[in-house]
Amino acid sequence: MSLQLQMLGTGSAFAKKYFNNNALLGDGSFTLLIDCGITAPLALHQLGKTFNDLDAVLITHIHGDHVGGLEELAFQMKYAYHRKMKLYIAEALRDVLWEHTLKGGLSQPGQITCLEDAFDVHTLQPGVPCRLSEQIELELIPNRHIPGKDSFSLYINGRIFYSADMTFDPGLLDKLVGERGCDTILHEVQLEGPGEVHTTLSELLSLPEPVQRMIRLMHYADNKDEFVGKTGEMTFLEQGHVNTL
Ligand SMILES: Nc1ccn([C@@H]2O[C@@H]3COP(=O)(O)O[C@H]3[C@H]2O)c(=O)n1
Ligand SMILES: [Zn+2]
Ligand SMILES: [Zn+2]
Repeated sequence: MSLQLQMLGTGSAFAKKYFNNNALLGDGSFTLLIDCGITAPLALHQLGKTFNDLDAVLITHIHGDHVGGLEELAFQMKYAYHRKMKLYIAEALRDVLWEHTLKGGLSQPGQITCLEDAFDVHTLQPGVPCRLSEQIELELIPNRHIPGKDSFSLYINGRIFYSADMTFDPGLLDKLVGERGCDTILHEVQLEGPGEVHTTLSELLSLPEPVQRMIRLMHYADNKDEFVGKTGEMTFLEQGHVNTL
């Protein structure tokens, strides 16, 4: 069974040529938005789609390039489409998302006073697979991104790893490929400089070639074209293209 992946954007948080690294994952009758950053409303519009075309949104962690478009999404759903969007979110991020990100803009006494007033909230527990649609099952995997802040990667249908933002974790990739049947890795990349809170290209180039062949790179900087041909066996995901996974 194949899925369709269309990146709304493939850029890093500071990219200007590319939209935020947000993705549409579809199975033909269900479409999930993975992360909804600052640029998501415009990126979606440029693909000729609206929020009403989506069935659900999932958040990996609390950074503007992953949650900055949620206020507009919630308002559009309420006032333009008159329904609530399903929101899949780790239990650990639920209160943080409301209290520290959305409450200021979304709250209206008597109308919107909590996250559930704005979204149809479904909390996820890491390590517990959740069926989102007939053909999409997804598990959160805690990762290391910003010390002291919760952040999650995704494992989809027992074979597709979506890193979201994370520092290099070769042990996790080795385990997923060696023990859990992973055949596709959608991985963020920081093309230059020390990783600090991201995974660098040079770190990914240290992986065995068979693993590199599974990797599609995303969340990259504006000078990505300078690195075409310098990514070993790995290839870049392109913004807007529909990929069959
Ligand atoms: N400790 C940190 C925290 C943040 N950052 C930068 O800010 C961006 C926030 O979104 P991101 O996509 O996680 O990438 C982060 C870094 O570029 C960083 O470089 N170091
Ligand atoms: Zn990011
Ligand atoms: Zn981040």
